[in-house]
Amino acid sequence: MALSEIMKTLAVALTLAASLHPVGPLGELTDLAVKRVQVADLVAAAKFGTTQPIDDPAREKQVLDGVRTRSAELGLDPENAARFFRAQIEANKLVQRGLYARWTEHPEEVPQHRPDLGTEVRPILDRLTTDILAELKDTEQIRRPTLRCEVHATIAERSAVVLHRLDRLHENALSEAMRGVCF
Ligand SMILES: C=C(O[C@@H]1C=C(C(=O)O)C=C[C@H]1O)C(=O)O
Repeated sequence: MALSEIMKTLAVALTLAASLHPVGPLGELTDLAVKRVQVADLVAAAKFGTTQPIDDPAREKQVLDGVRTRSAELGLDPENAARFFRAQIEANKLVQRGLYARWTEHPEEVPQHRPDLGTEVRPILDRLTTDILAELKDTEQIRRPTLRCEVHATIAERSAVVLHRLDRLHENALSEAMRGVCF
């Protein structure tokens, strides 16, 4: 069996044992990345059928500037934190694009309710930013670019996919989001 297969099997077994959270020291951070790609469904629902584009560079700059400022206050490397959030943003847009394609092809799947981006959806993302920054701080030591970190990242990611029953779109987005976790 290939190493990746063994790790997937191990992740599934550990998830069943833990049952609640993705496994290991990167479990919480991975959980937050999952939440962020799931909120992308609300973002897409807020924008689809309106003139609001998927890409909003001004909002991205606002998110990343905030991350740099607050990570410096926390004693995190600002550029590293910004790089992690850049991946979160790309993952979010990947889900939005996937849902747009799905909903264009199957209009009956378009959500009935259109949440308000500014007052309902972005505040959720802002709260996640705070939680993710705190978790980046808590996991600073484990997130060095080592094999140990890569193994923990794989285990947490695979267990999150099982635990949250992610479809292929959100699984791919999570993988994008976790790309640079071991800095
Ligand atoms: C989530 C949004 O869509 C995109 C993704 C962003 C993000 O992940 O933070 C920010 C701006 C947009 O480019 C949004 O418009 O708020």
